[in-house]
Amino acid sequence: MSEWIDISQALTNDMAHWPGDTPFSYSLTYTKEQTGSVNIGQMTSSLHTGTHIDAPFHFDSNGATIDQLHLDRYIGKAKVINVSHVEAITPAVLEAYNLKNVERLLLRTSLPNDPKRFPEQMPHLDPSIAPFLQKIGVYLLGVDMPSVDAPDSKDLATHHALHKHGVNILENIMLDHVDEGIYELIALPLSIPGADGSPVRAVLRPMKGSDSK
Ligand SMILES: N[C@@H](CC(=O)c1ccccc1NC=O)C(=O)O
Repeated sequence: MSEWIDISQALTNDMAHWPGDTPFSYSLTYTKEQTGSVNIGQMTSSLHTGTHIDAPFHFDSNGATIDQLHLDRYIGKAKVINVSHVEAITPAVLEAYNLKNVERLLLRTSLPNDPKRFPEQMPHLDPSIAPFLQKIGVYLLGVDMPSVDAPDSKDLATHHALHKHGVNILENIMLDHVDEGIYELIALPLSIPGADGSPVRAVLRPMKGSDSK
């Protein structure tokens, strides 16, 4: 049996977060010495810190919230492709890969995956990939970047285009240690009724019998 590969960022008090947003923090509220029986922790965080899923409500006030998303999108066969040779990801770039029967697509980009550093610049994901992905049957896009749009984007064009074309968004996965290939993916959101997103523990396991490409 192959081992599961963790592709999530560890949640640490010194991890990067969206500038101006709520950092992650964990602390012990009560120690075992205080309670006499148990240690009890608490955490505070933006839902967009670390590896997370965006719900459409994040960028569309009428959009679905995290509890309304279909769980089967986040569990199942996924393909990892390495697009680190380009700075702009377009349909023409994606056309070079065999994406037949791919429903969940994870992009390993040129961005170094460093959980401690919020990147100033990231590769560009062109909004035109959204209709392309829908046409070939992809309904989940995962990226190893904090966002599918540039940090200074005002219109969030790629978020909106993906949503319009039925493609769900998984962000800030770690893929520097993952080869191209076919995997089983599990990246389930927490059930937080009404929420705009959720941190996830995202893991991959190489699919048995796949020729990896
Ligand atoms: N769209 C980003 C997050 C984002 O834009 C954001 C996250 C936290 C605080 C502010 C944000 N954007 C603009 O102010 C994402 O895809 O998670």
